[in-house]
Amino acid sequence: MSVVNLRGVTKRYRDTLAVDDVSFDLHENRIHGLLGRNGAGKSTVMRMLTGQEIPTSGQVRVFGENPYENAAVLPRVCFIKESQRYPDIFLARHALEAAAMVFPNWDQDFADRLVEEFRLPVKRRVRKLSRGQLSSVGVIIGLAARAPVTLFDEPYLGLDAVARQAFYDHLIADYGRYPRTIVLSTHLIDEVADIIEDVTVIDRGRIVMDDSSENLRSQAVTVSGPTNAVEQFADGHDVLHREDLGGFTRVVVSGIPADRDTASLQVEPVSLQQLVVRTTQFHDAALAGAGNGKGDRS
Ligand SMILES: Nc1ncnc2c1ncn2[C@@H]1O[C@H](COP(=O)(O)OP(=O)(O)OP(=O)(O)O)[C@@H](O)[C@H]1O
Repeated sequence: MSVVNLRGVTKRYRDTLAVDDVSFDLHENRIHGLLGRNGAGKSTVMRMLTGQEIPTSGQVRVFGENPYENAAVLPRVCFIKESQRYPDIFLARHALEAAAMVFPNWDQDFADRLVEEFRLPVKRRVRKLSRGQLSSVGVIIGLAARAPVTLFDEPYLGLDAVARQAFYDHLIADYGRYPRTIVLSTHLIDEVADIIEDVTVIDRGRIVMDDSSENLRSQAVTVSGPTNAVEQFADGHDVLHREDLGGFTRVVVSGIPADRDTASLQVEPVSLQQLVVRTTQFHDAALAGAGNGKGDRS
């Protein structure tokens, strides 16, 4: 069952087309990766589905309803973003207390444990917190809120590697106990590759990939070997990326199961990061080839 649906959603800011006729669903109790390059439109999508922006056209539905100023929907949605602002007088604990009032599933014990683990100085003013400590505030709220739809828009960029791993570990453990729909938007694809179950990739405001991680991984391979043999193997498939070195060729091809084997060639699975990067480049090149490079997006 899907809890979030976008249908033909477009968002235009003056002459910038930030989101261009996007349709996709977020399924209940899954961890989704919303991935894409800088300026691709990820945050704009998340702002629309958390009622912070109204689409220029198209339909956004969360639990079947328009989220904009909708008191029945918004307490069930938690949006954590790096750029979150708090009132100047707020101490860190005020931010947590405010979240405790907003989110009906708030778990104070869990929040207290996370405060300890992330070493958050709760009596310090939010504006005096370091970047990583500010990220911790968001991560703690996002986890302890246990909102049925929780979106993390790169809020953990300020966290060091140990704290980021603690975040991933808590996320997986808590999601296991209290399944919910989680969206992670991040550029650290390798770090989340084993966590995310569904992947939506957006580029220049358009969806270029939308499938389960499992399907995506099983549909593309890296093939290397003598150029002729590689070309024969890849014939009729989308070559997402190609490298040539003196009679030797390596390609990333989609539409070929990872278990297809051939004696003279080396066939390897593609990492999610590689697949996302190569698919995005492939679409960019196709757009440029069609003379539709930046078009009216900027
Ligand atoms: N309020 C706004 N006014 C004008 N343009 C905007 C506004 N918000 C976003 N944009 C533009 O819309 C496009 C998409 O921006 P968005 O923040 O959604 O990208 P993103 O994928 O989240 O990028 P990043 O990974 O860099 O955070 C960009 O070109 C951005 O400059």
